[in-house]
Amino acid sequence: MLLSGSGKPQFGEGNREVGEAPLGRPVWAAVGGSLMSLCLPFTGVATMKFKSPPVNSLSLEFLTEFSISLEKLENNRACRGVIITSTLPKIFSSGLDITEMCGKSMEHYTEFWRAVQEMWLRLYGSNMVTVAAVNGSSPAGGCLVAMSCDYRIMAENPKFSIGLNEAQLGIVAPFWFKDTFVNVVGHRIAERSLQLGSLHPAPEAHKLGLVDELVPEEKLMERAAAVMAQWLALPDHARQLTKTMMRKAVLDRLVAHREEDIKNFVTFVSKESIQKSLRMYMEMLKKRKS
Ligand SMILES: CCCCC/C=C\C/C=C\CCC/C=C/C(=O)SCCNC(=O)CCNC(=O)[C@H](O)C(C)(C)COP(=O)(O)OP(=O)(O)OC[C@H]1O[C@@H](n2cnc3c(N)ncnc32)[C@H](O)[C@@H]1OP(=O)(O)O
Repeated sequence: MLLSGSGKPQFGEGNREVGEAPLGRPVWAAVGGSLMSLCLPFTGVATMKFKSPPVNSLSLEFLTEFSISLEKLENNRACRGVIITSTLPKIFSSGLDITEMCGKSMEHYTEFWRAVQEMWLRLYGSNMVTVAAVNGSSPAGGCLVAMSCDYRIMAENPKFSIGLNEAQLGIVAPFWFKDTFVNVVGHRIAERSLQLGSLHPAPEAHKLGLVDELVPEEKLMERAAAVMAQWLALPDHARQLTKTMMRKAVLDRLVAHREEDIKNFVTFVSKESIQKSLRMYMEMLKKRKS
């Protein structure tokens, strides 16, 4: 992430190419940030590829770049849809960066949580058609990203899993993660899956409706492009108004309670018992590796 003199992040500054389409509309031929690459060809469908090794954790920096990228695409009249995927093998996103929630100040937790909210408000509320091409595991915040898209296609590898596993970390998915989940899979499946902190292997995720379809990994992007074309065949205004109608209540709920939600997160995550759970979880991840 590059920062301007004013301290405001400037996405992709320096390697952004701005072109003019034949019809005179401005088009980004290619835009590269440090944590994700973004390409908008003349078809009007952008591809956003996460590239933050080792596991595409959603750090404050990543979330900021993500929100800025979405805003830029949203404001670009030439862009009608975005396919979101990962450049990393086996990982779509490992969810929120746990180190951002461990041993930091209240101010940091506040800034971090606001960035998580911002990313979700932009993605879930996007006017564009959003398709997640889930080419690897996608726990917690990674699952939220996928669920916030209009359509999810997952590589059919049973080693890849997806779900809101917060309970396994000793933390609680906030109400808007839960609302998004309920809107995708329904109340009963969400209730059971959330309480158990389940990570569903791809075939099970498909059975539950958490992902819309499974395809062989090598066909993922081809299928995502075909789905996108199908969704874009409809007039934008009708699709956008319908999307707003379906998602508005859930979006409005966070907007109305945004500061309270930040306060709850900061209070919750600052508790010594929660810090201990998060530290133990990180240690478990490291031990599992060795
Ligand atoms: C009623 C009151 C309610 C109040 C509620 C208020 C607020 C709510 C409060 C909190 C809400 C928080 C919501 C949280 C959402 C999240 O997203 S939490 C993150 C959840 N993510 C995970 O559990 C994934 C953990 N990671 C893995 O399972 C695996 O790493 C993997 C993604 C499957 C990849 O496996 P593999 O390829 O084998 O890689 P490694 O495990 O070896 O990992 C490589 C290194 O990356 C580190 N790492 C992995 N995930 C994360 C992460 N999410 N954050 C930070 N770092 C991560 C891992 O430790 C390795 O590091 P080293 O190389 O060992 O240094």
